[in-house]
Amino acid sequence: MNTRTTPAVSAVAHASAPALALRDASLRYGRRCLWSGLNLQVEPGEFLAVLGANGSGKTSLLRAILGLQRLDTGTVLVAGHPPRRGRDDIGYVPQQRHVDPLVPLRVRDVVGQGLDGHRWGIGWPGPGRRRKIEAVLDAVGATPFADMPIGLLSGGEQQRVRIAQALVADPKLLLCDEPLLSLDMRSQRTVTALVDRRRRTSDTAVVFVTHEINPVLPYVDRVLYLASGQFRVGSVEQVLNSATLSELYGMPIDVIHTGGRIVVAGLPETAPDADHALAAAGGAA
Ligand SMILES: Nc1ncnc2c1ncn2[C@@H]1O[C@H](COP(=O)(O)OP(=O)(O)OP(=O)(O)O)[C@@H](O)[C@H]1O
Repeated sequence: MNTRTTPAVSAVAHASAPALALRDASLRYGRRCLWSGLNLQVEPGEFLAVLGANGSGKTSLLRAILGLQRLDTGTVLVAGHPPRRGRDDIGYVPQQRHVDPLVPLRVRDVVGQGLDGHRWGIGWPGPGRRRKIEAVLDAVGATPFADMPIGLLSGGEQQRVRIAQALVADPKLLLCDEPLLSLDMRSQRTVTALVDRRRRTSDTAVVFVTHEINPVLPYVDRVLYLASGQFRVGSVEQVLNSATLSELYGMPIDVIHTGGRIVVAGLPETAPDADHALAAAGGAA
């Protein structure tokens, strides 16, 4: 029997592949273990919130998923493929940077970079390209300022443009690195609703790094919590409770669910000591 996988079979297999699969993944910087034994599968349309103190390895996890950071052990597959620069499977909203008001790029050019930013220069104009850009500008409500220089927009408007850039190539997986940082509550709601709409309409899986769970609470399917070189994955109730967080941090943490919000008291400001991380035998799901 011929056991080789034909291209057609392989395409079917990838069509039904999880949006993201991490197998036995670990990452160390020198002696410090950020996380190890990480097994995680994110399905199409799922919303995963990633939480943890400063320095716990959230951005490093996104960089590993993007293929920008080599894992020490394990594998990462995005829609059935190893991540690679130039693939359209992943949309990425990086942490906010200040954009100089003098930067001459128009909003529509910034969004267009999501289609061809990995190639040199701005792509050739064409009706297909233009249509995609117009559609995503409309979806995020950025059409009125599409011809303005990006640096003249407010923080919330810039964030919507970054999301448009990440979505324009129709990714299977959307990675967002603290997209709510320094946004007011109205902009937070706009940004989270945008992301939620896309995963509902297009089955885009979402990995959403945030320090604040409450703005995304209505949308979250599961939480990945990183701390002390360990992790927990599960529903909001399974992970965000006093017993689980106290165990993760090795100190008493109070988690109070009140009025549809979650209040966490006693968290350290930065990731706990690396020696604790080294001693940890890995996370538990
Ligand atoms: N290339 C690198 N080499 C060595 N250490 C690194 C490297 N990149 C990150 N680190 C360290 O790894 C730790 C995790 O960094 P990372 O940016 O992933 O954390 P984070 O959870 O995203 O933090 P924050 O919430 O502050 O954004 C930090 O202590 C950081 O200094």
